Amino acid sequence: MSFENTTVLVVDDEPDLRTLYELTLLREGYRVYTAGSVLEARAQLQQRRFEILITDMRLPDGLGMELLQDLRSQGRSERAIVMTAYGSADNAVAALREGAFDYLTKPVDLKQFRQVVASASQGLQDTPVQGQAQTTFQPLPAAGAPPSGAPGQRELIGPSLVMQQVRERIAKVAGSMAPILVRGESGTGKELVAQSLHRSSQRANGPMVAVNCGAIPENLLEAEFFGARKGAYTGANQDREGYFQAAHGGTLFLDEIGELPLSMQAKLLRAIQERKVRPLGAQQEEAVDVRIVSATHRDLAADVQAGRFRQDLYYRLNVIDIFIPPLRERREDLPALCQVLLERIANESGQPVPQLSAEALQTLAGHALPGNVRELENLLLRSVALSDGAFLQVEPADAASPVPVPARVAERMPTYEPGAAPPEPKAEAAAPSSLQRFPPPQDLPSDLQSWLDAIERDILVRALQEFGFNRTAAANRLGISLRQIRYRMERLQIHDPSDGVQP
Ligand SMILES: Nc1ncnc2c1ncn2[C@@H]1O[C@H](COP(=O)(O)OP(=O)(O)OP(=O)(O)O)[C@@H](O)[C@H]1O
Repeated sequence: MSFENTTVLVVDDEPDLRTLYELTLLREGYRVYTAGSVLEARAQLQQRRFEILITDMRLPDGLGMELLQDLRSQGRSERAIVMTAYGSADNAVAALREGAFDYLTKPVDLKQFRQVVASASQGLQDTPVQGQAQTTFQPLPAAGAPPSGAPGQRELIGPSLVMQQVRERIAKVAGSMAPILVRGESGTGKELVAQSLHRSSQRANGPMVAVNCGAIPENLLEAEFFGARKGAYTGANQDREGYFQAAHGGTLFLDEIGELPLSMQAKLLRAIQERKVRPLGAQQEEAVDVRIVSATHRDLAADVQAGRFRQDLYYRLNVIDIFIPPLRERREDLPALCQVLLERIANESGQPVPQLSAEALQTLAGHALPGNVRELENLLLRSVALSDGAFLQVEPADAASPVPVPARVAERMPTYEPGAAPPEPKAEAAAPSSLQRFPPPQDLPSDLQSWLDAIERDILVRALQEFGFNRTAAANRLGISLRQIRYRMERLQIHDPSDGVQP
C-alpha cells in the first residue's frame, strides 16, 4: 500500500517521541508534519489540510481533545488518532465519543502505531468522514460483493423518522474505530445494522465475522474467541484461529453480548483494551486489528446494576449506541418492509413478486408482531407458501390480541379497523360480516372462486384462532357441522399449529 499522498500531522510535546513517530511514518512513506503544542498544531491546521492528525492527549498548553473539538466544529475531514496514558480508559472513550477515529495507549507500541495509522488512511477518499453526518445512506459495496439484495447486501429499509436517524447514525460513525452497541428487541435488524456499519466503513473489504455469544458452550468460549494451538486441549489436532484472528482487518460482530459469562467478559475486555489475544496453549500474544460491534436485546445497564455484566466492559462496548425501536412503534415502515421482504421471497423462489392487499396490510398493522421484522418475514413467507394465487392473506400468530394502531399511523392507512370485530350487520342490509372485512372489489374479481375461497379461509382461521383451534367450538360458532369444518379446512389447506404446520 502506498501512503505517499497521505499527509499526517503529529502533535507531541516530547521531542524524542515526536522524532520517533516522524521517522516511523516517513519510513512507511507518509508525508509528515509535526507540532509540539496545541497552539502550534492550530497554526499548522490553519495553513493546510491533512489526512490524519495524531495527537497526544496532554500538551503543555491544553488537551489534544481541544484539537478534536476544533476539527468537529469546523467540519474538517482529518481522521484523528489520540494517544492516551496507559489505563486511562475514560480518556480513550471520551476521545472516541468526540469523533476520534481511534486511540493508542502509551507507551505506544510501534507495530500497533503503524497498524492504526494504516487503518486510518484506508479508503480516505470513499468513506464518510467523522463529524460530517451524511444525510443519505449509501452503503459502499465491498469489492467483489454480491449484488444488492443478496443476503450479504441487505439494506435497512424503513421511511420512519427513527429508521432515517438510524441510517444517518450509521453513516456518521461507520468510519471510526469506536466500538458500537446496537440495542433492540429480537428481530429488529441488529445484525443488519452491524452489516451496514461494516459495509460503510473503510474495512468493507475485510472480513465481517458474526458471533452469537449465547450459542457457544462455556468451556469452548476462550478457544472460539482467541484460537488454540495444536494439543491445547483433547481433540485440538491442529492450530486453529479464533474469531478475533478471523476478523483481523475487519469487523467482529458480537451478537447477544449480554449472554457472555462473567469470566469470559474479563478476557474479552482485556483483548479489546490490549488489541492482543493469546490463543489457548500459546506462549505469545498476537496483535489483532478488529472493530467491535456488539448487540443485545437485554437491558445491559440493568445487568450491570445487578452484577451480571461488567461495568468496565459495558463502558468499553457502548462508546456509541444505536437503538432500533420495535416494529410496533414504527408501523409506518410496514408497507416498505412488506414490499422488500416479498421481493426477497420472490427472488429466492424465482416467482413473480406477490402483492399484498390493503386489507392484509391493515391486518398486519393491527398486531403487535413481538418477533418484529423476523416475524413479519416468516409470516409473509408462510402466506406466500399457502397462497392460492389470487391475493396474499396474512394471519399473525397473535391474531387473538390485536393492538391499537397509533393515531399517526392510522392517518396514513385506509379507514378499515384492523383486527377489530367486524361491525354488526344492519338488519335491513343483512350483509355477512366477512364482506366488511373483504369489501367487494371495485372491479369484478377475475377469479370468483379464489376470491370466495380467500374470504372463507379468513373466516375459518379467525374462528379457529378464537377457540384455540378447537374445531367443534369453531364449527358451532359458525353454524356448520364438525364434518363440514374438517372438509373445508382440508380443502383450504388450514392446519392446526399444534400439528406442527402453521395455518
Ligand atoms: N429495516 C429492515 N429492512 C430490511 N430487512 C430487515 C430490516 N430489519 C430486519 N430485517 C430483516 O429481518 C430479519 C431479522 O433481522 P436481524 O437478524 O438483523 O435481527 P436481530 O435484531 O439481529 O435479531 P436477533 O436479536 O434475534 O438476532 C433479517 O432477515 C433481516 O434482513
